[in-house]
Amino acid sequence: MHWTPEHAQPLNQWPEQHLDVSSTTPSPAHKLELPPGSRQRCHYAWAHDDISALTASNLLKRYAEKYSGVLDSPYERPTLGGYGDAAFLNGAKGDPEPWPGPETTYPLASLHEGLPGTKSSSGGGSGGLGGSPVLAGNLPEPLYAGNACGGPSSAPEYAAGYGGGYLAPGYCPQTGAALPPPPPAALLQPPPPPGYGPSGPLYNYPAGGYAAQPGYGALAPPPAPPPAPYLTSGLAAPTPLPASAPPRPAPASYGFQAAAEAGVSLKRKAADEGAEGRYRKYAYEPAKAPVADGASYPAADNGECRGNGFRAKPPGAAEEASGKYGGGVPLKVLGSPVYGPQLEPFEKFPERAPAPAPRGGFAVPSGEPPKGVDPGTLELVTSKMVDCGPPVQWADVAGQGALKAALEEELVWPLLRPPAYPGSPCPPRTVLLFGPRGAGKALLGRCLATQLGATLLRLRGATVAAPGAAEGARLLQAAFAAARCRPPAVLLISELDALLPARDDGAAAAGALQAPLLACLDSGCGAGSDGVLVVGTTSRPAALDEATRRRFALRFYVTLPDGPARGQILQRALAQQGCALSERELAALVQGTQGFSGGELGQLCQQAVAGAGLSGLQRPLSYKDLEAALAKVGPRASPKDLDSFVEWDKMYGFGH
Ligand SMILES: Nc1ncnc2c1ncn2[C@@H]1O[C@H](COP(=O)(O)OP(=O)(O)OP(=O)(O)O)[C@@H](O)[C@H]1O
Ligand SMILES: [Mg+2]
Repeated sequence: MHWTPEHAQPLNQWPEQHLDVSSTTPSPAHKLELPPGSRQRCHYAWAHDDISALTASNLLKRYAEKYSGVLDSPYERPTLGGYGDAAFLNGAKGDPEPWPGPETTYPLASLHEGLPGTKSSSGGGSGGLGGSPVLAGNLPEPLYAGNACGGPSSAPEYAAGYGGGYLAPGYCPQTGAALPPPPPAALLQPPPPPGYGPSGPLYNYPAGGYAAQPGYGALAPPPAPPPAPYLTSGLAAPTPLPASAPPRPAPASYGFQAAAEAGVSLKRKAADEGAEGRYRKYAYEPAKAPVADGASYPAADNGECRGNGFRAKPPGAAEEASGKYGGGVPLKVLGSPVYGPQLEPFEKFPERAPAPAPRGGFAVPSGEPPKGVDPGTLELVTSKMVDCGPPVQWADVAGQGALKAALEEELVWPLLRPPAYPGSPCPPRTVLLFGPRGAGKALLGRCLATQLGATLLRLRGATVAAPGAAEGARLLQAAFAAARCRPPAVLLISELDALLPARDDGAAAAGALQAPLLACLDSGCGAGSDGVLVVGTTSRPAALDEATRRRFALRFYVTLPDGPARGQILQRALAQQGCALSERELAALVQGTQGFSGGELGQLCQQAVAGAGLSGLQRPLSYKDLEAALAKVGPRASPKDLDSFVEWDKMYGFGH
């Protein structure tokens, strides 16, 4: 605001003219019109109005002369808001006391007292809240105690030296010299515990800093010891080492370096393991200990056999107390995890440790051939059916993450866990894997056997059914008996539907095998069949009647591999052929093999190899060969077939 002619009016008229305009509260005339009930509520509004006018009038009259010099000058006057609010704050709403009279006890401080170079006012001034910056330099003391503007330093949180630097020197000419002396340093900082004093040997820094550490280059010297004024009183300054003192021997290497490298490698390993890493937890136990008495069908392996017939201990684990099976002593659930695939091949008749002494017959096979089974057939079945292929880890099965997790949690863990209490419900002993041909059902069955450390016996439904009903029934019985003789065992019956009455081709012989199958499932997986897991696989789940279906406690859909899984299967298969595709070629191949099963992807690679061999040139497999093979090998499962799997899964499957 600048000077205008209206300022030439007498100052005693000035407040009426200006305050009337700014007042928003009722005038005394209005107040009479109000109903009596509302008077109390409006009391402060009227008081506010009266006091504002009277106080301002008196104050302005009182200080008119003082201000005249200022008003005459081209100085921008502070707004009234800079004065009034602090005074009005005292009349807080709800205060039952009548508003104080015009003789307010809040005198305004002179503007001149707040200007630089004037003497500081020690009296209480009206602290203009939100006022002009000039007034800010004249803040009341209680609000800014201890600042560099001369306030008392009694407030302990504002130690000496605080605040002064934040205020422009123009507002506060006083320097630190005007401040009260700071409290003794000993009060500000407690003495350190014994042994931690800066004069102790730990703080004897060499004067020139440490010598450069080998392998780390020239390190910046450590900061010099703090200067004496920072030290607590009574403590000696650190004693610099004499220049002739031998330098501190540099450590050969820091421990954390090796630890960091180890950490990095561990991290890398974990990253390499990737999502599949969690499926490498259980140790595969390829070597079976020999039987001392040389029995053809050694029964027990050793004390590792669990109450449920499956061992959970990794190879090399120390033998536990013998009372853990029959004595009710709970076992440690699982052995320590073993990371990384173990690629030892199966041995046909792996060696076994001497059979342990019988422990009450609980889950310990007798070692004798089962009664009622022809020993010759049993021998035949054992020699033909025992799968001696390499162990299959979870990571060897591409994709199928959810299914693998479900199998592990619902089948492997319960089988490996000891029974919670005698007579507790048995874990599932039968599982049906259904899905398109070549989707990896048999692969998963082998993987289950590996995870359980079990002997794998494989039986093909078509093979069993081929010789006829009678012979097929005998084979079935012998297979189950062989599995019972070699616990823990996984009996994998693929093409299960071949044993059941077919709907469309009407094979009567196969239908005749249903009853023996059901009988075997009941006896083989009943209460007396600890240590046998039956895995049935089928690509025609709809062919299973209800009786057969119910015999399988778990039923899981093995889907076709998705894109990433196809990529993995292809890469693995092509690597065996010495072929490495570029990323783009592999992506194109993955794209072009949509709907292929794992088995069909293998066929594709074989077809490509065959095509390349036909050309008569000794050259590595290329993308062109695979493209040519794609014209000959295609997916067998139609979208309709896939839909029927999904439907069956919805109705009878367990989902995952
Ligand atoms: N997810 C997979 N990861 C790696 N290999 C796979 C996968 N699925 C299938 N394969 C490979 O495909 C081939 C066929 O697999 P498998 O025999 O397990 O299929 P299947 O479902 O049992 O077929 P079928 O119904 O004809 O018996 C095997 O060589 C197997 O290694
Ligand atoms: Mg199969």
